[in-house]
This record gives sequence, C-alpha cells and structure tokens, in this order.
Amino acid sequence: MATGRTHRPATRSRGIPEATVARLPLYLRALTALSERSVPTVSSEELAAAAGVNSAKLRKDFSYLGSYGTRGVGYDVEYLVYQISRELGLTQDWPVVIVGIGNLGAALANYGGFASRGFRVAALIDADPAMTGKPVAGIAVQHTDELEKIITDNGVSIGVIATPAGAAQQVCDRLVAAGVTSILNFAPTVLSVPDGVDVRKVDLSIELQILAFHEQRKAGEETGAPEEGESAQAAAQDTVPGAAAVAQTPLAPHRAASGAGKDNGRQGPDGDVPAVMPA
Ligand SMILES: NC(=O)c1ccc[n+]([C@@H]2O[C@H](COP(=O)([O-])OP(=O)(O)OC[C@H]3O[C@@H](n4cnc5c(N)ncnc54)[C@H](O)[C@@H]3O)[C@@H](O)[C@H]2O)c1
Repeated sequence: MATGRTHRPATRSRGIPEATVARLPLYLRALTALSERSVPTVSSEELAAAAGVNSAKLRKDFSYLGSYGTRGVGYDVEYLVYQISRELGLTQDWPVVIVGIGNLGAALANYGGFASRGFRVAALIDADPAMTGKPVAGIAVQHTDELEKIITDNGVSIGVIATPAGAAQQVCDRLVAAGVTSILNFAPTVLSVPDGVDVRKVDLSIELQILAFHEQRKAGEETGAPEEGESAQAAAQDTVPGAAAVAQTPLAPHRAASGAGKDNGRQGPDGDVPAVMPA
C-alpha cells in the first residue's frame, strides 16, 4: 500500500520527483531539531541517519533543491531549513479547517504542532447543533451550515475530515465545491474528488496491520520455520532488510487523474494512499 499507484506524473512541474517531496518533511524534522540545538552545519551522513534515509538518496534529493553542501563542511542547517520550508510552501500561513469535532477532531484541534509548522486552524466545524459555539482548543465550534462561508471568508484551501465514514464523502464534496483543493482524510473511506484536488489519507489501523505483518515475519524467523510453500533459502533471503524496505518506502501523495470522481482509479491496490510518513 505504501507504493500505491498514482496516475499523476512522478515528477512535479518544477522537476522535483514526488518521492523526493515525500522525504522533504523527514529532512525538515531532523534539521529543525539540529537548528533548535544551534548546530550550524551537518554532514549528509549525519543528516541521513537522523532522517532515516540513505545518504546517497539524500544528496540526490538535495541536488533537486540546488543544494550541494560544502566539501568537508557539510550543509548549512539554517539555510536548508529555509530552502525546504520554502519548497514545501511552509513559509506562508495555511488556514486549515477541521470538520467533525469528536474525539479525533478535538485531539487534532488541540495539537500544538500545526501552528509551529505554518498551519493555522481557522475553524472547527461540526454537524451536531449541540456542539455549536462550544470552545475546543480555544476556538468556538461552528455548524456545518456555515461551511461554505467559512471556507470563502478565510481563504481555506486545506480541509481535514474527521467525521464518521458515512459522512465523509458529502463533507468532502462540500469542501471542494467551496474551494478547498487539498484534503486530509481520517475517515476510513475512499473519497472521490475531481481533477486538481489532492487527498491524503491517514489510517493508523493500516499502519498497525503492517506492523503486525512484520511482527509475524520476525516470529517466523525466530522459529526458523519457512512459511508454507516457501523454500528454506527463500525464507532466509526474505528477512529483515526486505521488511525494512517495505516499511520505509516513502509515500506518494495522490491526486485526481482526469475528470470528476476519478479517485478510485488513482489509488493503490488497497484503495488507499496513506499520509502517515515512514518512521
Ligand atoms: N485515521 C485514523 O487513524 C483514525 C483514528 C481514529 C478515528 N478515525 C476516524 O475518524 C473519524 C472520527 O472518529 P471519532 O472517534 O472522533 O468519532 P466521533 O463520533 O467522536 O466524532 C465524529 C464527529 O463528527 C461529527 N459529524 C458527523 N457527521 C458530520 C457531518 N456530516 N459534518 C460535520 N460533522 C459531522 C459528529 O457530530 C461528531 O462530533 C471516524 O471516521 C473514525 O473512524 C480515524
């Protein structure tokens, strides 16, 4: 599922491959930690280890940004933070709305990490009239009747869906019709969106299922028993490195292909392209 098919080109218009874009947040997180410790420069090997990425891949990724580092010195941490932030569009403020302020929506609203990364929670929206006006994370919840006006008034382009699965498509349609062009979907359902709208999905149960798969593999290795229908040699070869490669495959964002309602055709074999970043 991590390598979900996508019908969009694998390279962005500015020539940065999607796989590189998917790794930029990992570099940024590692660089931000270095910056907070006032570390001025970092070698590609150190940064690669901190980001959990192969160092040759890191150098290739940074070459797309026009950043080559200085031999014997490494990369300037502050400059790279700026460069990557700019590339990801984080040097500007992004107003975000969260729709569905239940357990998850409220937890997301209370998460302080969005603001520090340039995402301002502009509004919290819920269909339950009993929720209207209630403060969550210091923001009064607004009713879904106001959704279109909220999107327009705040110039919102990113919407987060944390409603029950049955409501998600309808919420998505309203968000898109109101002008939202990027959706982060937490509801366990596949959304259909028109061309030009990006959908990223977060599903922690899928991540847990993948971990369960690897746990099962590890248990099989410990007993040394080849799986059914598998030769002992094949079992010995297909051990931890292969498993790690699967777990760390960067995840490509998914976007509409062509025409309205083409979401299903753009997704991986399991119909999902999750937004959870590799560890
Ligand atoms: N992706 C993940 O890893 C993950 C983890 C936990 C929960 N979830 C999913 O997130 C969603 C929310 O879970 P929860 O535990 O917060 O549920 P919840 O029942 O506590 O909250 C759902 C909220 O959505 C509101 N709502 C319902 N229909 C709506 C509509 N049409 N428009 C706006 N708001 C509407 C409800 O009034 C309620 O406040 C569920 O779909 C759940 O399966 C996903």
